[in-house]
Amino acid sequence: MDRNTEEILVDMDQIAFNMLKHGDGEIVLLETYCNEGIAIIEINNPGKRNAISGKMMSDFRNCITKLESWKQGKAVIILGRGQNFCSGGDLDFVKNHPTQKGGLYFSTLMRDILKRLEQLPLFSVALVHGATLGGGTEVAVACDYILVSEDVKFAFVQGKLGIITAWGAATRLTKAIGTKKALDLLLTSRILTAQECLDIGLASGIVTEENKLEDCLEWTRRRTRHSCNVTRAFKLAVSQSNLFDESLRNELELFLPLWGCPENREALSKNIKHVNGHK
Ligand SMILES: CC[C@@H](C(=O)O)C(=O)SCCNC(=O)CCNC(=O)[C@H](O)C(C)(C)COP(=O)(O)OP(=O)(O)OC[C@H]1O[C@@H](n2cnc3c(N)ncnc32)[C@H](O)[C@@H]1OP(=O)(O)O
Repeated sequence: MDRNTEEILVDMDQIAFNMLKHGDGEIVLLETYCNEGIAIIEINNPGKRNAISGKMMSDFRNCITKLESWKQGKAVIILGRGQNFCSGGDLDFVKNHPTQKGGLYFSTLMRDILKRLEQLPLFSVALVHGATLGGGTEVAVACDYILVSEDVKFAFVQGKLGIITAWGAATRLTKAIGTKKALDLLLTSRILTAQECLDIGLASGIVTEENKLEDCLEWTRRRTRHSCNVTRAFKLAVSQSNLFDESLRNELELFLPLWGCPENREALSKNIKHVNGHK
């Protein structure tokens, strides 16, 4: 990160606190399966197809903090309440924060949250379903695994909004599926079906729309059979073998000049619906 960017970064606690007043919705940690070593993070903002508001970023951070101190945990599943996983960052928030400083605060917080998610000794599974767009894809690719429901519509729509990925997805996607395929998805913003997610190597499996959570739990249980210590040590050994901080920093530097630029503002003013009516 260059010195200019570093200078305007403030304390992460302070950013999270400031975000609390922006928007509704919630991200909660469900403890239903904690006796099996499996926690669930649920994204819930029904009026906006589970878009992530500033307040929800703060909630998300609290969930990660709790998981960091959960010594019996083996896995965490992230899903959306209702039909959709997540339609991305809350566009109302985005439109009200067009300055680079606004973009930096918001993306720095999410980047920190997703980095901490990756660094957990628990392995993570994104159970993606329905609309999974923009920031929703960013959350998904930060997880160790992605399981897709039959009804998923998965797209990196950032380019259509005149920006690039804000929370580290270009770096993570490239690591997951390779340069050519990653670039293709980012440059076209095309909407992937469940089968396409699997074929391209993004998803590790397809679950049924009706029983997605049960299917996902079964899949996760097959990977939580070792002891807690072994599961956690494997997760840490694998995740620590890939240090790519420099690339993540570079991605942020490339993103910032685009935030709030004329093309971004014009795209935001059009209220684009990505799934229906995209040419
Ligand atoms: C800034 C971070 C950046 C990143 O890093 O990636 C982003 O995430 S930018 C956000 C990217 N996401 C979008 O651009 C989503 C745009 N919305 C759509 O494509 C569609 O709404 C949908 C998500 C495919 C859902 O379509 P449909 O089921 O037909 O419902 P509606 O279109 O009628 O939506 C219902 C309601 O929800 C509001 N909505 C949807 N997504 C968002 C969002 N991301 N932020 C804020 N609000 C959102 C939508 O405007 C409707 O509101 P009302 O009209 O008031 O009912």
